Amino acid sequence: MLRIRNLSFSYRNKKILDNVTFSAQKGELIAILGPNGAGKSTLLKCIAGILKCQGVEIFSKPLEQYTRRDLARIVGYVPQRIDPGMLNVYNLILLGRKPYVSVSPSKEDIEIVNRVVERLNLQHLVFQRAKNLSGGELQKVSIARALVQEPEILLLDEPTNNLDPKNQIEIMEIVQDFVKSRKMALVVMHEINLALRFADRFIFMKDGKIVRDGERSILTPDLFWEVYGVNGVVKEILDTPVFVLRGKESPGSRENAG
Ligand SMILES: Nc1ncnc2c1ncn2[C@@H]1O[C@H](COP(=O)(O)OP(=O)(O)OP(=O)(O)O)[C@@H](O)[C@H]1O
Repeated sequence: MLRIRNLSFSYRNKKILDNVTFSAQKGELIAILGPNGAGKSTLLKCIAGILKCQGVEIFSKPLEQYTRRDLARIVGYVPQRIDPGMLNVYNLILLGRKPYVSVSPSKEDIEIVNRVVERLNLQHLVFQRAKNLSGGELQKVSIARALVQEPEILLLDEPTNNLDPKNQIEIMEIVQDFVKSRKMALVVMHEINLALRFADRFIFMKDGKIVRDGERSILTPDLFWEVYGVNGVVKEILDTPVFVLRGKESPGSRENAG
């Protein structure tokens, strides 16, 4: 579905992505993790077609061969922040149908928007000015706008940032639901515990490179040390895998790490 091959990207001669290679399939919810500045957002922007890069293929077709409109029907991108402008919530979400609308929204466009509004419990907000929403509400609206695009791939950049725990879970459940309908999501995130709970696969980046890619078993003390320079470990607590941050000192002995 998505194939990234030897993707490199530079900002004014500064290499930000360095030979990134991975593939992803339908049904995968992939967490992209790593320290600040690792290149995670840049990677999403390349896949979303916002930054011009070579090495991204979707459904075996190079990204640069898609028109903007066609790409928007396949890839939904939720940035860290959106500028809501002066629109009300309903019209902001309706913007997501733009790749399908020729003159004015059809009955089907309206039905799709209404369905997503209901699914995300946004009914009470639809007539509000989007700029007056709380951070969590605006984040949901931004996700709704991407969902009404009916994309195959959802790219989310730190969608749970600044959200309270209940909203964090709600947002990740929405993404999980999306993936269950034979779609795929790449989610840039810093909350390791949320990733442990929701992701099927973990891609860790550092200095523009993928340093590890795999299932939960890759989240070892060595990995936390290598990627973040912290002493951390995943423990089962009440049948739930939990990331425990022990400090900044090296994990040192095996005993200390376990
Ligand atoms: N428009 C830009 N011009 C120049 N450099 C940029 C630009 N955008 C990002 N960078 C640089 O690219 C590097 C990677 O940034 P990016 O936002 O992709 O990292 P990230 O892993 O998403 O970080 P964070 O977790 O802090 O959001 C950083 O060093 C950043 O300063």
